[in-house]
Amino acid sequence: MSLRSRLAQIVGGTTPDPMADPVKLARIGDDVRARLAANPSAEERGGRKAELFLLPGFLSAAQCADLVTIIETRLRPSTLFSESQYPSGRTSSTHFFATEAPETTALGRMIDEVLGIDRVHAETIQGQRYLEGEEYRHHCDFFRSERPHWRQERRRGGQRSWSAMVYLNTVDEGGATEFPRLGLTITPEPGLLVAWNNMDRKGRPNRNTRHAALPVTAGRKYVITQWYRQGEWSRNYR
Ligand SMILES: O=C(O)CCC(=O)C(=O)O
Ligand SMILES: [Fe+2]
Repeated sequence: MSLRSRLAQIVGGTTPDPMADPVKLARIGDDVRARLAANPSAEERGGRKAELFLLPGFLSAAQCADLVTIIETRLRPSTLFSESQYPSGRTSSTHFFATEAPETTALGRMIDEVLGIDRVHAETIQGQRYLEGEEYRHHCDFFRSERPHWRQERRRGGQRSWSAMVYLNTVDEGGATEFPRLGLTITPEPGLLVAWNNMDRKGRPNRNTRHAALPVTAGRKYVITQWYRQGEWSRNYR
């Protein structure tokens, strides 16, 4: 953010929450965008409205198969009871990867490396499984400060900056990730990484990143998801 808009913000009296700081978030956005733009395997697909990149073949078929096996070992419904006030529209099941397991640290390192973000900002890596009929309706990955969950999220790393997701299998039918405002529908393909900045160039939540996991209509879908925070991710928030 420019000095002028920073001053305008101060003069205008809107003090941003330091855990969703446009200055910091804009800097993270700039750094990651520059790194991905310089990566010859990364394809820019966000257009003018968002920063979104595809990296085909980020994981090998064997790596994807191993991750699917791990995801299958322990799953719980993705929707939590605490979401009853603001339903997420998510009907998949989630696996939380064991943070210290060698396969998790290796995977985490690979994703950090491609985005250029330090692991301290990374949430626990999750795996999602969608069975036939399951989906994640349109949503944004960033947090809204007016929602009750922000009080908790601001204490464990604050706003989300980039999202990274890797498809682990071919879905027989359905299960694409749709970004309606970007005119983009991504068909799952094993090993394909999608990364996008949830913030705009000014470090503000970018609603153009609204997206959905369309219902799987035949077969199953597996993905891993990695969200990064502005600050240090901590599960042991107070
Ligand atoms: O599974 C997908 O295609 C999208 C998942 C997603 O949007 C999320 O987990 O936040
Ligand atoms: Fe999402």
